[in-house]
Amino acid sequence: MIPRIALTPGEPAGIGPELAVKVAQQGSAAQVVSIVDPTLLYQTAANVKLPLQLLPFSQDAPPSSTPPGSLYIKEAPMAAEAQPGVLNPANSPYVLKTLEMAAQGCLEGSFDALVTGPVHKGVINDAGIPFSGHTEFFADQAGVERVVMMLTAEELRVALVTTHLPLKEVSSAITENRLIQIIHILHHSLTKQFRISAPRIGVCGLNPHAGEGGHLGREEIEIIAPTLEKLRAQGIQCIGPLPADTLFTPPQLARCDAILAMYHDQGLPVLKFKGFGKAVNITLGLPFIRTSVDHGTALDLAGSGQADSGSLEAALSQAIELAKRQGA
Ligand SMILES: NC(=O)C1=CN([C@@H]2O[C@H](COP(=O)(O)OP(=O)(O)OC[C@H]3O[C@@H](n4cnc5c(N)ncnc54)[C@H](O)[C@@H]3O)[C@@H](O)[C@H]2O)C=CC1
Ligand SMILES: NCC(=O)COP(=O)(O)O
Repeated sequence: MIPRIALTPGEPAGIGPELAVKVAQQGSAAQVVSIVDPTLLYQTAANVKLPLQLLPFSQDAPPSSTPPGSLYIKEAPMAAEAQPGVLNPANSPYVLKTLEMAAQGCLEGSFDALVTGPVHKGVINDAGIPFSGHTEFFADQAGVERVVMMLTAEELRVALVTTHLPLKEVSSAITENRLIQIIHILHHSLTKQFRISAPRIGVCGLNPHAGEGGHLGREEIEIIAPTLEKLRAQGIQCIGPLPADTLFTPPQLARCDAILAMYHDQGLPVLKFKGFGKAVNITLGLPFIRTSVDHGTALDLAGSGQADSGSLEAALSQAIELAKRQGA
């Protein structure tokens, strides 16, 4: 099977286009189809002095591998020329259009998986379009109520109960219903996609010391612990809730297949400390495979040729592996 993978380079003023050109250099056993304005990729390739050939993509032709120095292309026109490092809200609809084309292509079965480069959430909002992240956007596109953001770095997997939420809204978002949905999705994905027969999920508390017996917050006593009891009764191995600073120690990590953090900055700093530059962000619970980079648009590096493509390479490899497993 030759998987057909959609690739969206993301924000045109960021490092995404450069990363796409760099990834193209190696070629791929998969058919990598970039959904992008071709002018952007050709200009980027010229700026970073790398060869690039964009090959026409036909959905009706059988998938073929991607030769070194090339990418297949599905064209989407930008509204304005992109300047590296300079955000332009005029291009935000273009960015979202590429994501929509990719998601719809996956939903229609034209692509076996989707790999995304970084978008700039702020400039999309500055353009007047409410947007909190790919994760939520693809859930909407797919009509799915709940998805899970999970990042992986080597053997460490960190999933999140809440994603792009202001900290003051996190506590009220930790509900029994949400925890059950998230842990079911995580458990299902670890079993089916990652082939772990009886996954052990380590669950962080929300508060310092997991609430210190109620003296530092009651979410653990009132919501998290009783919900984990219900899940255990269903046969799901949940460890915790434990204080996050205990769960992220080597002896605890060794007995967990994934850690569930309550919010973005409880889990992701640890993950990025472990594997920034080669970690992968995976959205679980979508009706298609979606992987992404572990970093943002790095506007400070755009146009410099210095961006590290390690995470995009890892995201592409992971998408291909998952697509092959699914197709096998
Ligand atoms: N997958 C996505 O679409 C993501 C998008 N973002 C968005 O990116 C924007 C900028 O976010 P920041 O917090 O500044 O994080 P950032 O990841 O863009 O940059 C943080 C630091 O890491 C460096 N860096 C990032 N990627 C690198 C790479 N591939 N090679 C070498 N150095 C790299 C940057 O130069 C900077 O010093 C925000 O709008 C944020 O929402 C952030 C994370 C993920
Ligand atoms: N920190 C991870 C991140 O913000 C990625 O979000 P998304 O755009 O993949 O939803």
